[in-house]
Amino acid sequence: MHIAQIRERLRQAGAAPVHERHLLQLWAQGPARTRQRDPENFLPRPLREILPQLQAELAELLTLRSAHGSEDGSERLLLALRDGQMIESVLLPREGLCVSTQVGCAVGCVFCMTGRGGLIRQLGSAEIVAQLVLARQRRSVNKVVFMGMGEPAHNLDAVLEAIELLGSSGGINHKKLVFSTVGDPRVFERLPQGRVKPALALSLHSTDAALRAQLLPRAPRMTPEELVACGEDYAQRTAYPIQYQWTLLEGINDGEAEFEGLVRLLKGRYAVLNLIPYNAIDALPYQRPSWERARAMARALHERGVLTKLRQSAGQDVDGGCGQLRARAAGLKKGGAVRTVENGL
Ligand SMILES: C[S@@+](CC[C@H](N)C(=O)[O-])C[C@H]1O[C@@H](n2cnc3c(N)ncnc32)[C@H](O)[C@@H]1O
Ligand code: SF4
Repeated sequence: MHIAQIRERLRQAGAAPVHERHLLQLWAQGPARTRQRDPENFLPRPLREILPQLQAELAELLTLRSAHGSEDGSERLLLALRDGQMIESVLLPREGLCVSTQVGCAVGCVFCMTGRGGLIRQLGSAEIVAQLVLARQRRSVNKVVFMGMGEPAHNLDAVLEAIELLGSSGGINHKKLVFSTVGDPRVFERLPQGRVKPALALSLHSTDAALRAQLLPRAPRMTPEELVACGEDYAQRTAYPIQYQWTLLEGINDGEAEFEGLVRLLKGRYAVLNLIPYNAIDALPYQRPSWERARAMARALHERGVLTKLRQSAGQDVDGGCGQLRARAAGLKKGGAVRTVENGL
């Protein structure tokens, strides 16, 4: 289901813009954060009559299958969609939420569990917002990162529709909506046009175009230089720094050549580089470098003029890693310890 379809049903039942705004806010933020209105005096009768059915349909968009709390305060949720497909959301420490945008993903990054099975289906914009609705029933949320299962650029209309709603009726500050992508020309064209302009995270992972193409086999063929040029342009336009995501893979993208490549590309940019040690996935041959090595790399980059953050691992005690809960539930993956990191990946 898409938000445009919800709006259409409301309008057909006589909703004026003020009614539409109120009802969407009630859905996205819940009654506790929405101004109390007496439906009898506020909503036209035909609208009141369709509401129970519509509300039931919205409530059925997602069902909580299981919740996996972690010592650090994050909580990973396995959610079933109406057709039985499953996705993951992660409640993050400090009122954050990581949402999925697709079931599966076509990009096929070699280190990502979600990418291993290809794209299964797109999420509707209402299914994206429903993840926030469900999360808010468990705790307060004031930041939403699009870093769960799926590539937002491959479901762009639905993701932008959800972002528009979250940044208006959903009550989330625009800079606390983080669109995470491998980079796609359509993203750089469409994001600046939106009324709600989210913060942007670009999953870079390598400054070497050939290596990046191996690691992210079906990402659009933008070179690292092109990505950084487009990222810088968006950062300047929105007056908000770009985040570059770098999943650290031992012996692959943690060496001297990448270090110099990062200095060359990112020094002096309006950007933050997030180094995120790889989360181990059973059956994949990759390793994360030692924490000491990762910290030394972050420090050295910082000294060379690249604002760098090493993301502290979190949720180590729960079954984590993007797409791994779903894979386990769907019987796609054998048991075994897995790890997760702070930003819900
Ligand atoms: C799951 S993706 C979703 C958003 C978008 N598709 C992207 O790639 O930016 C979010 C981030 O998770 C990272 N990621 C995926 N698998 C990972 C793993 N096993 N360990 C660490 N980071 C991982 C990706 O590199 C990406 O930066
Ligand atoms: S890291 Fe992102 S783009 Fe790559 S396969 Fe996973 S979800 Fe898709």
